[in-house]
Amino acid sequence: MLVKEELSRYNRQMILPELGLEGQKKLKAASVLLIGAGGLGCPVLQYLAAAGVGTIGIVDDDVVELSNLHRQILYNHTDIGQAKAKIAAAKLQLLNPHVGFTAYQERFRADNAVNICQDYDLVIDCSDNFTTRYLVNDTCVALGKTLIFGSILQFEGQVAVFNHQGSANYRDLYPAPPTENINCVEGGVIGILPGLIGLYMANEALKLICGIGETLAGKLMSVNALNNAVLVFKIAAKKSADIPKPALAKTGKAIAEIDKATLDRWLETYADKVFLIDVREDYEHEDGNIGGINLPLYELTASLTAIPKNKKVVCYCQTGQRSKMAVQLLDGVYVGEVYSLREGVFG
Ligand SMILES: Nc1ncnc2c1ncn2[C@@H]1O[C@H](COP(=O)(O)OP(=O)(O)OP(=O)(O)O)[C@@H](O)[C@H]1O
Repeated sequence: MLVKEELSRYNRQMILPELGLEGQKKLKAASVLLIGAGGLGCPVLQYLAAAGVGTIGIVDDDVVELSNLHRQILYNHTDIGQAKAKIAAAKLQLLNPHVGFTAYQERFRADNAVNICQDYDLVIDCSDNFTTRYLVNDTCVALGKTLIFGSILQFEGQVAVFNHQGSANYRDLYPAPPTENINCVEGGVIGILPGLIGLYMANEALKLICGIGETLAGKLMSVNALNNAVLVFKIAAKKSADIPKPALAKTGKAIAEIDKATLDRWLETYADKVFLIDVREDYEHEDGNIGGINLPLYELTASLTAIPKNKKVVCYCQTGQRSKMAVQLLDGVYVGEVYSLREGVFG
């Protein structure tokens, strides 16, 4: 239900036949989670709040720095040193008092990812590092949430919509992180670029929520701000699209983790009581393989019969992120002890 003030506020977009009152109601009913209130996050937040998205969650554990202000124009000089999530929510509330904001002033990590994402319809990744991108993607795939992705560097940016009604996800496009992590701190970024890319992301969100137009589901758009080249590539959905989405219960339960020394001790003392599962993709299995079976994260809950009962199940992966999600996925559907190998096989 929109109040009179909202009808006036959104009038210029509501008179668009594609949107109308129905579209505006959909925007008000929608809940969107943003991870990262930095370069990309600021414009996405500003335009989604202004457009009347009813509920917006903002995750960021960082504070505003002087070197952010050339592109993170939601903030100003007096905000330096203040927590981005909190400041962003307060400023956006002034922009639109009809939106409900939740500020998560914390790092988005494997042990809070499910709980934070669970309550939102749509997730938008505005982070700046590969660990977070893979984690956001895996969480969205596990929870069956649509993900809007954006990334920027120097004069070039990318936008995509992942995991929407069976469309490709981030791992279908980039199966593994690059060996080198080039970012804006080392590579630089032109201040206007996150504005351009962030608004494409916000536009995808509006279209997805209102069910209008054509989205970037199954596609990757690349924009070059120096020569105005805009390219759109198709991305094929691989096996992850067919995997049933597990129902994850909201839980405040700590994830059981063990370190490598404990695992070695268990294997020495009672190897027959320990069952190892590599939850990485099959092409990763041989790299640091410590034994057991290979059941990629997305296939875990569909393969419960492959996991014996009455054993200590230890899930492992590259860094300990996916194995933590595996423990959460198995919670409630597998009856038995399940552990994650802290920091992964190379930890
Ligand atoms: N896992 C995460 N949890 C919460 N916030 C995150 C996470 N990963 C990245 N972010 C946030 O995403 C934002 C990314 O913004 P941006 O790319 O503009 O970089 P920045 O860290 O603000 O600036 P710079 O890289 O120039 O120091 C940052 O505010 C960062 O704190």
